[in-house]
This record gives sequence, C-alpha cells and structure tokens, in this order.
Amino acid sequence: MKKEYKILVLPGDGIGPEITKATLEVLKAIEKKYDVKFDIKEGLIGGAAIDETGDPLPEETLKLAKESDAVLLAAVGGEKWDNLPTDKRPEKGLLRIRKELDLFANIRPGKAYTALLDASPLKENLIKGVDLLVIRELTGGIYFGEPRGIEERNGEKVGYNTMIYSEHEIERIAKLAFEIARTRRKKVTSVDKANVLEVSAVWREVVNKVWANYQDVELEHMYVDNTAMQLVRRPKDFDVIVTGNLFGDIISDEAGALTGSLGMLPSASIGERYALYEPVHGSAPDIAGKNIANPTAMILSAAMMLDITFKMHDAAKDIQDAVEKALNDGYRTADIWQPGTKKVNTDEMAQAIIEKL
Ligand SMILES: NC(=O)c1ccc[n+]([C@@H]2O[C@H](COP(=O)([O-])OP(=O)(O)OC[C@H]3O[C@@H](n4cnc5c(N)ncnc54)[C@H](O)[C@@H]3O)[C@@H](O)[C@H]2O)c1
Ligand SMILES: CC(C)[C@H](C(=O)O)[C@@H](O)C(=O)O
Ligand SMILES: [Mg+2]
Repeated sequence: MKKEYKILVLPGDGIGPEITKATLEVLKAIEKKYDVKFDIKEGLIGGAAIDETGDPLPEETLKLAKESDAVLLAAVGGEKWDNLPTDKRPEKGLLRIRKELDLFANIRPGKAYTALLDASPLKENLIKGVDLLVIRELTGGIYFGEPRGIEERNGEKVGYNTMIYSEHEIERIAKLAFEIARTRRKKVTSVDKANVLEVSAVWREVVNKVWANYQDVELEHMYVDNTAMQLVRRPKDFDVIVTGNLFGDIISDEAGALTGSLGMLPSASIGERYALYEPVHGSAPDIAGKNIANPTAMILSAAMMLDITFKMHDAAKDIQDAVEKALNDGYRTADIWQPGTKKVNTDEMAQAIIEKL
C-alpha cells in the first residue's frame, strides 16, 4: 500500500491562495514520482477566516491541524482587517495556531543562491557562500508576555507589552540550536540585548548553561543591534543564530533580503508534537491577485515538510535542486528578475521547478 501523509493546507490571504496553488502542483508531481499519497485538506485562517466565521483561527482549523501530520501555511493579513483590535486581527490567528500547537522553534534558513547573487543588495564577494540558519523562539517573549494592553494613565493613552522568558523556554530552544549546529559548521551566535534588558541577562545565562553540554560547538553572544550590522558586513561568518521571538522576526527578514528576496525564504515551525511549515514573508498585498508572486518560499517550505516531518529526504533534496536548476536556467519572478533573465509568473515559476524534478 502507498504511504499516506495528511496535510492541512492554509492558504490565508493576499498572495496566499496563489502561492498555495503553485505549491500544490509541486506536491502533486512529488506524489507521482515517489509513489506516495498526500491527503490534503484545506482550512481557514487569518482574514479569510474572519470573513467567513468572525474568528482568525476557527476551532475547526485547529482540530484539523491536530489531526494532520503537518500543516502548510501561506500567509495572513491585509489592509481590509488592519483597523481591527490586535486581538481580532488575521495575524492573531497565526500567533494562536503557533501557541496552541506549541511550535516553539522557527527554523529559517538563509542561503545565497549562485544564480541570484545579482539580486542581492550586497556586493557579490560578501554574499557568495552565505549559508546561515536563524532559529527563532516562537511561542514566548514579548509576543505573548503578560501584562499587555492599552489603557489611560494620567489622562493619556499608553500601550505596553512584556518581554519575558523563563528558563525552560530558553533551555529547549538553545538545546535545539546546539544540536542543529553540530550537523553544520558547529557555531552558534546567540542574539540578545543583555546590556539593557533583564530578560536578555537570563537568556544569556541559560544559553551558557546549556552550552556546557556542547563544548564541541563554538558559542558567541552578540547584541541585536550589532547583529543587524554584522549581517550586512560579514554575513558569511554566521552559521546558526539563536534568538528570541521579536529579534528573530526582524533578523530573519534581514537575512531574507540579503540572499535575494523574501520570496525565496522558507521556514519550519516545530514543537515536540506538531509541525507547521510557512514562508517567512507575508501576504504581500501590494502584488496580490496578479499571479506575479514568487512561490519559491512556500515550495521550499513544503520541501522542509518532506524532509523534517515525512523523512522524505530525497524528495526534499529533489525540490531544492529543482529550484536551483530553474534559477540557473534563468527563470525569475518579478521580485528577483534581472536583465537577461526570463520573467515568469507564479504558475510558470512552479512549472519551471516541476520540469526539473
Ligand atoms: N507569516 C505571515 O503570514 C506574515 C508574515 C509577515 C507579514 N504578514 C502580514 O502580511 C501583510 C503585509 O506585510 P508586509 O508588507 O510588511 O510584509 P510582506 O512580507 O507581505 O511584504 C514585504 C515586501 O516583500 C514583497 N514580497 C513578500 N513576499 C513575496 C513573494 N512571495 N514574492 C514577491 N514579493 C514578495 C512584497 O510585495 C512587499 O513588497 C501584513 O498584514 C502583515 O501583518 C504575514
Ligand atoms: C504576521 C506576524 C504575526 C508574523 C510574526 O511576527 O511572527 C510574521 O511577521 C512572521 O515573521 O511570521
Ligand atoms: Mg516577520
């Protein structure tokens, strides 16, 4: 009997449905080539879910997610819902699904493709050979800290949030970072703001404690402001970057832009029990509905799903190689297009990748 995997697909908003369609075509091709079956269900999240049910993460979606082997999400958010209170926004649906499934680690690889060196804002000698991994804590920190709110104080409005990490939260993400570093170049950069924040002082202390069991791995601590600068000055020096939720959000977009376009950057959000795969980019409302978005970040997120959750390592490698070959043949969506290359739309980019599988 064919091996079967249950996938919950969440197209969400903006370019979400377009890049989902493209990614599902790639998965169809993988099904054929590897003689497996992907049992795909579709669910609502974000603005699309608000419009239909009033809730950015309907119970039904969460139930389906828990019944699936993996969740594949495109993106959420858009202007239409921007005036809703923070708690009711599309983004809240994404934050809640991460929290409910306890997806504490978000793994975001940033790799320079030889064919895309021209698309990077950095000089070729700086970017060539960059291969880094941002490991972002995803279910704690200032995103979820209490107390939080907006209220009146002394006759004026104030807004406040709490950046908080407890030892066990830091311990599990640090451990994962060292484990992953062992399979790579054995270097971890822990990013914090320990010169100012108590939460970072605890972060640094716990990372050091965990490191005691990983003395074969090099550890450096770096302040987040310096990291933002070093990432554009000498990105090649980074291997594994481990950091909290907010710093990781910012640093990973920077890493994305370095290597060409956010449209190329996949991610895996994993926990002990569940896993969700999602591009780093958002719903790109400025280009939605035009079939011009780059589907590669989501296609590569699907490859991470095959690799990490389904253990289909060959199929994952196949997709990664196919992306590289399509780029080498000059296929480019608008975000990475350069004179002399072939401009293609979302569907055509997916087809170019499928042809190379
Ligand atoms: N994981 C998510 O679902 C996620 C992540 C980030 C932002 N958002 C939401 O998305 C909305 C837009 O946010 P934003 O504009 O700050 O970030 P964004 O990532 O959506 O877009 C930033 C820029 O990158 C471009 N871009 C992004 N993905 C692309 C792709 N696949 N192909 C080509 N170009 C691409 C966009 O056109 C835009 O110019 C907001 O509502 C935001 O909250 C969602
Ligand atoms: C949309 C938003 C909630 C999300 C985040 O901040 O985590 C996004 O920016 C991301 O990087 O996945
Ligand atoms: Mg982000």
